[in-house]
Amino acid sequence: MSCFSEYRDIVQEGELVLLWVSRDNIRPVVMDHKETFNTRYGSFAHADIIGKPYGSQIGVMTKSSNKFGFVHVLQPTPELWTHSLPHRTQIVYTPDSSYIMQRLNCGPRSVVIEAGTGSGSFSHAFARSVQKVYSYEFHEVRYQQAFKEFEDHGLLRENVTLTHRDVCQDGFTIKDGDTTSMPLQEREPTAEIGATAIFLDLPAPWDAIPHLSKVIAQEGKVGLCCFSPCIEQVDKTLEVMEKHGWINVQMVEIQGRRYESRRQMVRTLDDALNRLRDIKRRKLEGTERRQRALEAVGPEAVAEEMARVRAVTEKSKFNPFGKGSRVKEGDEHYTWKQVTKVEAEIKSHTSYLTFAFKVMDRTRDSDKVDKILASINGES
Ligand SMILES: C[S@@+](CC[C@H](N)C(=O)[O-])C[C@H]1O[C@@H](n2cnc3c(N)ncnc32)[C@H](O)[C@@H]1O
Repeated sequence: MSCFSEYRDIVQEGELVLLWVSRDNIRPVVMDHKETFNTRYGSFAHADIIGKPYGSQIGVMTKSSNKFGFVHVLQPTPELWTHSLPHRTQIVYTPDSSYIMQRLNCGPRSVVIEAGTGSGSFSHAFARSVQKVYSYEFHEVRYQQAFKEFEDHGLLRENVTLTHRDVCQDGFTIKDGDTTSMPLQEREPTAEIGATAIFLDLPAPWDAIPHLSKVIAQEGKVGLCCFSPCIEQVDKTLEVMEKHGWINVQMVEIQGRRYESRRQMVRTLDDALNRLRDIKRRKLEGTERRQRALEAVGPEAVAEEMARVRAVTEKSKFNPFGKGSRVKEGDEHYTWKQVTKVEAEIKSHTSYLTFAFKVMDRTRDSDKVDKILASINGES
């Protein structure tokens, strides 16, 4: 089974794990008891990780600073892989891939065509969720790198077929003699694909679209999504989609943002005025007290008294504009309003997503329709 779909408890020798150093630094590492994983927070011997449950925090004492450094050991998932994979190309990030899969109705019975493979980010996400993925890449080195990676991750054994192909020129049909991971016996005479969903991340999807009718499912509704960074590409794609019978066309752009939601104390003008009055009063009281004490007991006793008063006022008096004792967010003695803060943009390619659908067999199966209507109306 693929290390991305099989649940594992304990880290074993030879397994691919993801070491979480920080949110922006997740590193794929294959466990080898002779190796060490070096970070600026310390050196982690693989031998100390092997045998630990996935999810464990692994700590080491750094020699120089005598402090503990930590990493977490995680089982690979497509989402974490997208964060940590070696980039060979631009990739599709999770905000896009999850949305696309949902729009294309991807599920355990879907058969997906994906071109090009690129860095395999989306291939891993598809592979976990669908029955079968046919992925195509025309760049030879990238094809070989993806082949090795998919093989190491168990994807080729499980449900991914990778083919070295220029899909714009030669389409998607897989034949004997092609450079592909598909076993020979499955290629004769030409492999039946029957795709129910297609994802094209190519510079010229309009050249690939005319080849699709040969490889899509003949029954049911087939979904297509083209991922293009420029609106001019979208325009050309739309023209070809229309010409080749793709309907229900919609263009979407994902703008991923992370929102932090929290409560903020409501501060009124009265608060500000009271604060100013308080400062003035305390200044006056302080001056008078210091004067009295100085006259009565001398400067040392004054300093002692001042320190005592400062401690009491700092701890007990709340200043809504800054210093003073801490107030817990939501404290019912104060008024709060809900606010959101937009954080820095999260990783998302922000290409245009053009969706379209096609139904090859449009004949109406009256019996089937009657049965569905009867079941909706509660008739037996
Ligand atoms: C942006 S990358 C795809 C990234 C991929 N979706 C991912 O998430 O990692 C585009 C890939 O398409 C490949 N490509 C471009 N034109 C192609 C064609 N006509 N046939 C097959 N692959 C092609 C490129 O070599 C490149 O690797």
